[in-house]
Amino acid sequence: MRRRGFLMLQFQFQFHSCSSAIASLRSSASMATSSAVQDQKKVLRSEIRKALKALSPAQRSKEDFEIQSTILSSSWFKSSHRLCAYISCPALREVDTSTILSQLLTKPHSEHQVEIEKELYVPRVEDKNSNMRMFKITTMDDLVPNSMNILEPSPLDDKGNQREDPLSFVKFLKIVMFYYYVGVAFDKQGRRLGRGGGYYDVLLKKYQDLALEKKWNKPLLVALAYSVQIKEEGIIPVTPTDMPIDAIVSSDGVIPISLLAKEKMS
Ligand SMILES: Nc1nc2c(c(=O)[nH]1)N(C=O)[C@@H](CNc1ccc(C(=O)N[C@@H](CCC(=O)O)C(=O)O)cc1)CN2
Ligand SMILES: Nc1ncnc2c1ncn2[C@@H]1O[C@H](COP(=O)(O)OP(=O)(O)OP(=O)(O)O)[C@@H](O)[C@H]1O
Repeated sequence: MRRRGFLMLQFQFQFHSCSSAIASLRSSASMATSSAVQDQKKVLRSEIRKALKALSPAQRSKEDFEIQSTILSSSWFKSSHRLCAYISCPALREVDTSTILSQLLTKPHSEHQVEIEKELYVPRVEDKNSNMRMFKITTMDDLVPNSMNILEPSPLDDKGNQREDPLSFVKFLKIVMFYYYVGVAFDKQGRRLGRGGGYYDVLLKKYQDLALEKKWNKPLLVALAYSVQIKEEGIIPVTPTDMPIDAIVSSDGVIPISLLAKEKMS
């Protein structure tokens, strides 16, 4: 998977080192290819949206329950101190994360306490240029609905202090973290189709560059998927900026994809 991304980037590099005439010819060919890929992505997004709408409520809750139970009972979840997760949006038919979130936000000393107290970071869209940040929250009251009716944290907490942002928080990055990752479709080779905003791809690229420079651990990128969102190989179109996932959790269990996931999750 990593090799695929690397080779594609390498190809782009060779491409830009050509003479300007050839480069400009190739550049228009590349734009045509990339717009064809964007069109293919749109077609697949709308196909999956239909399949998700067709899922019966009973099937959806069965898969929601199984996915969350798999995560909550796993050793890799129990031993991780810091996590990023999405706040599921029912209207978008996203795999429910409410049970995981309520466990993560349960205060210590209660009888439902998770084994290790964990820190939870959730996304907030900053602007229309694909910029998104993760902010630490400690209670669901930290969340407010945005213009798309997705719950997200306000940048300041109730005392007016800036919330913790993992990208500017060194301690956080030194510890392996799990990213519960939203997407429209996934495959068992690690390809992921997002909603088309580029938010996750941009954030994860920023993180990856920083982690490489500072020799920080790479987080495990774990996608939560209904069965209809897992496609066979060759269906999901990808571009060089698409960040591959490490693992999928579906109602059938965990599918570790990358070496890192095989080490940590098998
Ligand atoms: N729960 C959740 N939180 C999230 C995301 C997400 O996908 N789910 N995001 C992940 O990026 C960011 C918000 N970005 C979003 C981008 C598009 C849509 C959306 O409603 N898309 C419609 C299609 C709109 C169109 O094509 O015009 C859809 O998918 O049906 C929602 C969130 C940050 N927080
Ligand atoms: N690292 C990046 N730097 C700059 N632009 C990027 C980057 N990653 C993605 N983009 C741009 O964002 C736009 C949306 O990309 P794409 O359709 O792959 O989003 P997506 O993966 O579906 O969305 P998301 O990442 O939010 O789940 C494209 O124009 C793409 O070129």
